[in-house]
Amino acid sequence: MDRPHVYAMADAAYNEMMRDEANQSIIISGESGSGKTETAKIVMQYLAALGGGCSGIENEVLLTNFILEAFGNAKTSKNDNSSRFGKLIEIHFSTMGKICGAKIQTSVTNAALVMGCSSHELMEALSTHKIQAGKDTITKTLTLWQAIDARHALAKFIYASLFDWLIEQVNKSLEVGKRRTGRSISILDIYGFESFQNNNFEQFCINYANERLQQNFNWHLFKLEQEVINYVKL
Ligand SMILES: Nc1ncnc2c1ncn2[C@@H]1O[C@H](COP(=O)(O)OP(=O)(O)OP(=O)(O)O)[C@@H](O)[C@H]1O
Repeated sequence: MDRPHVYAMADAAYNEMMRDEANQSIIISGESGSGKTETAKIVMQYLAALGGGCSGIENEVLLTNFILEAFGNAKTSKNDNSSRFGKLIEIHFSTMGKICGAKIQTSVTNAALVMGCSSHELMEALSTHKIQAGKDTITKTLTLWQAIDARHALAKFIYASLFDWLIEQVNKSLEVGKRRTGRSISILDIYGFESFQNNNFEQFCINYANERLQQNFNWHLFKLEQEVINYVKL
């Protein structure tokens, strides 16, 4: 495709899925603020228009964007509505090409269930560090900054657990597991590359994920080009 257009890309994926009865993937990449999430929404709207039926599931799929953005986005210096999570949205189609379900997978941690401890235990866990030396356990008090770090880590853990729970509820309402048809289009929209004045582990993870995605893209592109060259030589 010489001049790619978001509708044309979505249309090609839909037609190839129907023609070849094969699952398709659309990967949206670019730096933070370049418009990945907006593009993903346009793709979803286009597919909803193509595959809308009487079940109304296509509207439910579109409405999940509001919930996910409310809990998973935040303002940064690059983007007022920046995704702080990566998502893979699988949209499943019936043999007639109608949307019959969807599934969302996010890349926020899947860990974590119950805390189940007293406030004293929590305070101790946030302000001390335990080291096992043979049979003995040595308890070391953390510095103020180490304790603040531990508190932030705990807050992130609780929020990630809430987010995971939310995704689980959304997926239950879009339930598709029982109705896999072998015809699906997956849209990948991850947090974009970012570089602030002060960067931390979050930026390291985000940028690493983007580098890996780009590497994958390059690999496929060059492999495809190599195949064309080999074909022409023949
Ligand atoms: N097609 C579009 N039409 C109108 N506005 C757009 C469009 N694409 C992007 N924008 C504007 O740019 C902003 C950033 O876009 P978006 O959130 O999609 O970026 P992103 O690449 O997903 O960023 P991040 O990696 O930080 O999540 C949007 O909030 C919107 O204001």
